[in-house]
Amino acid sequence: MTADHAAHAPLLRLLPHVTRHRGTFWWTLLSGLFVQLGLLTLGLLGALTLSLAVRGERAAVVPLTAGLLLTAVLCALVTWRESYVAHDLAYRILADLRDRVFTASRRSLPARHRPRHSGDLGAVALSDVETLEWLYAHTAAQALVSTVLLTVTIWLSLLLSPWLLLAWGPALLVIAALPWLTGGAAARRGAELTAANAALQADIVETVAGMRELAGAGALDRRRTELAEGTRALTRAQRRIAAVNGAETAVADLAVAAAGAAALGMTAAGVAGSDPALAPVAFALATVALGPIAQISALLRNFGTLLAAARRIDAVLTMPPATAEPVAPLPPAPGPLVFDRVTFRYHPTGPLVLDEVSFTARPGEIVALVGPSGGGKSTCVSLALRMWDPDSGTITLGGVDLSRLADADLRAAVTAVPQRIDLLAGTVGDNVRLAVPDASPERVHAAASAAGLLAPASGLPLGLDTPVAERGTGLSGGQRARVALARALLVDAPVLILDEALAALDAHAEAALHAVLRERAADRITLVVTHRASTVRAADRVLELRSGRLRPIGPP
Ligand SMILES: Nc1ncnc2c1ncn2[C@@H]1O[C@H](COP(=O)(O)OP(=O)(O)OP(=O)(O)O)[C@@H](O)[C@H]1O
Repeated sequence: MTADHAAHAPLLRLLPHVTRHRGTFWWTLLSGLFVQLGLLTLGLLGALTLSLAVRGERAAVVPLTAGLLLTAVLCALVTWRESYVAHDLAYRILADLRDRVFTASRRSLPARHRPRHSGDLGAVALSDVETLEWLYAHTAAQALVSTVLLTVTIWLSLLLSPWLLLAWGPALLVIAALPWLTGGAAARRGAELTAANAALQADIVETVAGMRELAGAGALDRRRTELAEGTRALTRAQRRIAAVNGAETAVADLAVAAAGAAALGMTAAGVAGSDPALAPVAFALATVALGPIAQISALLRNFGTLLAAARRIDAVLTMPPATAEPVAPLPPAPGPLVFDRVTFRYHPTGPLVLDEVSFTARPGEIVALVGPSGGGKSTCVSLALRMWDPDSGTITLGGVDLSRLADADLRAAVTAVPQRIDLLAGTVGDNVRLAVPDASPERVHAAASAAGLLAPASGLPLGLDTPVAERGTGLSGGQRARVALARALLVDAPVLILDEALAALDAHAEAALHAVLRERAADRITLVVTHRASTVRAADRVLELRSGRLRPIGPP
């Protein structure tokens, strides 16, 4: 593969998306062809009518004028249709692409050692995918149509006078050469523009998400200045692109005008060997013939931005998944959760986070995982949820390696209440039902009640109908913990993991939840990560993780 081919590979890889919408593509192609042929006919008919009027052949002018009007109406209709199908095609493909970007990010998130900014990912799914609208709605079909039209105009020119090619040939060369002359600069400017746009979007998303923290730290003004600088960087990049594009457009327009003038002059002076009265026809032919090439040239002008967007999309689509789905999944089996000499690092050259960690948690047991901050407790939870696979060692449930369980079976078998709870906008009920949307109202009520959500002490008089703003804003830390707990209890999985889930509750609520956990622990494995002595006392067994090494410290 040549370096050039490799550089353009992301764009080429995105082109086959058209093939899934072959029908719409052919319609786009056909209607584009009709539009261009209609415009050519319109130009030539107009010029011919003018020539005949100059000659005084009134009898032919009337039907030609009627034909001109009819062609104009048809042209308008076909142009409307072409615009509709071209955009229909483009937006269908963009919807597919967004879906693929979402699936790819879902498979590879959470990032283990290549954290990707969520705002940046948003820019890929929104702006970069949107940029490709140009590729799909205006490039592939238009390039084919332009080639057909160029052939037709060359043939017509030859019919009129072979000398005409001399009039517009040089202009054709200039317009065709423009994208190759400015291609390198356009690619650089396009990459600059895409990067500036993505950086600004990422910063805006982070600013909105961290507004409270920024305001609390008195850093809002500084942030505003940074955002203003990001906007200026984006404007600079846009200005540079506009300068290159503007210069190219001016040169292309000049070349078209020069070709038209040359054709007009040659025919009027009789140099082209044809009737001087046909000079307007020659003019129309020369300018219309260059139209398609000018369009392709304009398309190539956007090539830099297209390529930059395609590269960013390609990078997301080709991200390796964090964990691979098993080719031949095994059925889940009841039994203990076993960590066997599990070793893990977040980065291949980073510190060892888990060092040969081995333990067994049996059904019916409540096991407390304790230890100093950064000891590796949450990492154990992530591995039990199979967000990543261990570097060495195995994790099994009921004797089946977690990597052999289908994703849906694993989600049904292991559920966790995470340390950081983000709820989705909606109601408390929507959030509780998140993992089991078709759960019966009785089950939802029972889970919510067990998590203490319906008790007056929860401070939620509207219960499950309490509105929740995005990310759980509007609920206290304790209320969010109860919602997350109710959600986990509703799943009713054989393994329930609570990662500091009770830390936000008061002592009374915590004691009530210990009773619930004990009641539900009879046939399930309950693993509680905690710093609280009261939670440790409620466990059957305590394990301590310190600097990635596990030490059983027996019953509390
Ligand atoms: N995504 C990540 N990328 C790189 N390092 C990470 C990542 N997540 C955690 N770590 C590191 O791994 C180590 C263990 O972190 P972990 O969150 O498992 O500790 P913990 O015992 O749960 O701590 P805490 O009690 O404070 O929650 C820490 O040194 C932490 O900085």
